[in-house]
Amino acid sequence: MNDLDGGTATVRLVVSGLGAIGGSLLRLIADRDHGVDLRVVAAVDSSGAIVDDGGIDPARLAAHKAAGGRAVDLPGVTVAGTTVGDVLATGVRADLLVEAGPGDLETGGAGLAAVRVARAAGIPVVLAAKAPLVLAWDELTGPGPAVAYSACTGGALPTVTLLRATLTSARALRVEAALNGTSAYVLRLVEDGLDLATAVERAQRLGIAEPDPSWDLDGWDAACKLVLIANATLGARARLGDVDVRGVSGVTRDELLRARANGHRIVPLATAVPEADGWRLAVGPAELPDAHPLARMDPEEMGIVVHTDIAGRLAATTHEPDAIPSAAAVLRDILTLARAA
Ligand SMILES: NC(=O)C1=CN([C@@H]2O[C@H](COP(=O)(O)OP(=O)(O)OC[C@H]3O[C@@H](n4cnc5c(N)ncnc54)[C@H](O)[C@@H]3O)[C@@H](O)[C@H]2O)C=CC1
Ligand SMILES: N[C@@H](CC=O)C(=O)O
Repeated sequence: MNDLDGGTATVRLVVSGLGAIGGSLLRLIADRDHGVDLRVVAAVDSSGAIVDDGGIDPARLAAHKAAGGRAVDLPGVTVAGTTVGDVLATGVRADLLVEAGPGDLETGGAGLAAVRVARAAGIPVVLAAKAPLVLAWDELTGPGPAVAYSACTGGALPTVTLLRATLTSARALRVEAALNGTSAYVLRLVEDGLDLATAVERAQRLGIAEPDPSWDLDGWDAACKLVLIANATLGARARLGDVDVRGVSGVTRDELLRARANGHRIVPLATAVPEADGWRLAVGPAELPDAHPLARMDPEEMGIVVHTDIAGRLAATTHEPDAIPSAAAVLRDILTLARAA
């Protein structure tokens, strides 16, 4: 990293996963000057891997993907197998892997394999995919090339930054967060009278739903984020199995309206509460009074509230009507690693 090509630092990126996040990231790379030459030298989607040591035009690749194209059909690039391992085997010079493919919570799948092969080659990683980190927390936060994961802990919502800063002096008495944008959005559309399937389709169109939206609705996406936040900031060593997980699919419009009539709102809530021997972690729909910061949010917002012993109650929200803010979190990690190198 930080090759100096004619005075500008160059970061050679391998981007794995070219959907809502990968595509948005490519557009963000193309659209503005970051003070660093972010050069996409390889990209991987479900069709395979493509390589161009001189750099693949990110705007062209993003447009090709947005038009429904497969990476391997992009004219002028070399097709190099199907995995990040295949990419690196070509000898292409790479400084950083962005992993934005689908997750696999059983095995880690292609995402975890990609992260491992990159780190074994000395290459740092920026994750959008949560599964690799949830399954291999100790490994990926241990010795070796850096693994950055802002987008895995609530999109652009700076959950980890807020908690780390606050908990430098204070103790957390309770953390509450709406960490899954899709569930929050879907509940609000159902409250407005839409059926669940149509509401989910709308979330998919925005690009905020998981590749498999049952991950959102059944609570697994929020549970992954909660595990990562607890491990990163609360000194927990949690795994997914430690979280009491309930989804939102069973919440009916009647229940949503009844809560409204009582001056409440049903919110997909993630909580971390200290116990004698660690943290109790839970995810599920909860009824909050209208005055609560997480009940006041727009349908497209996510948020976090931390109640502390000496620093009062802190709250932050983020408005994420599409995948761009999460891609911006990925970009934030890329630039942070580039500037630190
Ligand atoms: N959409 C969002 O708002 C956010 C998504 N994420 C995470 O980012 C990841 C990607 O999400 P989206 O872009 O929404 O999904 P998506 O479904 O829009 O895109 C997934 C991409 O991965 C590619 N892919 C499939 N199998 C692959 C493989 N074996 N190797 C490499 N690429 C492969 C697909 O071709 C597609 O380009 C997921 O792990 C998700 O949890 C994280 C934060 C926010
Ligand atoms: N599917 C997630 C987006 C990625 O983290 C959500 O709806 O919040």
